[in-house]
Amino acid sequence: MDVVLDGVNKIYPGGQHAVHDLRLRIEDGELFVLLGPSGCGKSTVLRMIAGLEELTSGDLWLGGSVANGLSPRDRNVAMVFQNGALYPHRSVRGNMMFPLEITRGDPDEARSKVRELARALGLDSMLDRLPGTLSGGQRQRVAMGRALIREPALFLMDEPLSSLDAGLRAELRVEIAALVRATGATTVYVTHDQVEAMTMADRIAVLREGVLEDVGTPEQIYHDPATVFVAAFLSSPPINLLRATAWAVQDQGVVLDMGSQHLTLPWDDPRASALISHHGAPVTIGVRADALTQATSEPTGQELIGHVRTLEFHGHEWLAYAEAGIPSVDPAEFTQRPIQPPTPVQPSRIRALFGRSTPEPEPEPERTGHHRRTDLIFRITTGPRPARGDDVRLAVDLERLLVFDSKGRRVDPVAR
Ligand SMILES: Nc1ncnc2c1ncn2[C@@H]1O[C@H](COP(=O)(O)OP(=O)(O)OP(=O)(O)O)[C@@H](O)[C@H]1O
Repeated sequence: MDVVLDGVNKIYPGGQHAVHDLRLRIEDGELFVLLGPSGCGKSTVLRMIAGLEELTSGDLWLGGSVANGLSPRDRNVAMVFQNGALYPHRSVRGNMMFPLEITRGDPDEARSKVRELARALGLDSMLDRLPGTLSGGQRQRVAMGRALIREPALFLMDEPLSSLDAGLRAELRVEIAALVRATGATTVYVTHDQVEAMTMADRIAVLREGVLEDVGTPEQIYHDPATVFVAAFLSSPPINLLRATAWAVQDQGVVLDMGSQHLTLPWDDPRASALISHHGAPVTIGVRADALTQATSEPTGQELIGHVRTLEFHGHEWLAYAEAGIPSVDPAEFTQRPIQPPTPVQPSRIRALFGRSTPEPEPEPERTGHHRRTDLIFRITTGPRPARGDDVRLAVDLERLLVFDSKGRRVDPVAR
């Protein structure tokens, strides 16, 4: 069953605008993850799809028909919550059988279905046990079994693994993904855990403050994120977010001026042409730790210089933290809503840098953030390792440089 949310808003009675004009299409059979920090509106979206919460405006389509007014039981959906509540006095078998008893199907058929599903969930040896004697992970499997037994067309899961420890979560997420894919049911899975989202999803929608920031496959939203927030949210180690001003310079390209350091995007780079309209404006540069490598060859001018402050051993790699004197950007500064008031810019800056005149820049919006200077994080997997206190030259993989505008949106179009 496909699910379409068309301009959906949810305003709670207290006035909390939890979901803003959400437009999403979830394909039939897809494992679709709603990802975002606590309070971003994920559960609200899920509950509206389930019919547990009314839409304030907009339309919900299920399997090609408008379902706004449809009662939960007429939607052919099953839901699993964080603590899938089980009937404590019924065995595992009794719990899983329960939905079939309500529909009064053939008991023999029901029993064989329970056995089959219990095998798939690794519960076949515990069918006669009571929930109180099971581990948290086993209880969640039973809750899933109970939801899946009715063979719903749409399976909704709200942080089903969040109460489990890390090891069990990693194990169960693989099993859940395999199981729901095998059933062919469309699945909408809510989590705030980016690893869970990346490893399980066919596609991910990233929500923040009730606004859809981005939607795409895990690779798309990782390599080609639409906003600073998405780039930062999906990055481990944290992505380097550097504050710069873009200057279009005739014979060179677009210079990304970070104060004491700069990088240049040549004119044949598609991002350079997208940046012309940002001439003189603040931009945010996103560089992941693995897009920086210690340079050993002759300087190319496309490097950043840093002073190594700390090294961390992570088993398969080292992470180094280097002071580079570049103001960093906090992704929390950007929201996709309020408009920042403009303040004038000093054109003298470009003249000081390049000693030439250029077109008048557009007014620079006020920078709301503080001017933190944190370290550049870079990854070392092979080759010589710098020592603490060393000065390093870091070659920047310009292909992987992400450039965001003053509202935190990518300056170049994302491919979807
Ligand atoms: N019944 C309610 N009445 C009023 N406000 C609510 C209600 N339920 C949720 N909200 C508010 O709506 C916003 C979104 O909540 P929601 O539970 O959908 O977020 P979430 O992303 O699922 O968060 P979490 O991961 O913490 O569960 C929050 O600000 C929350 O306080």
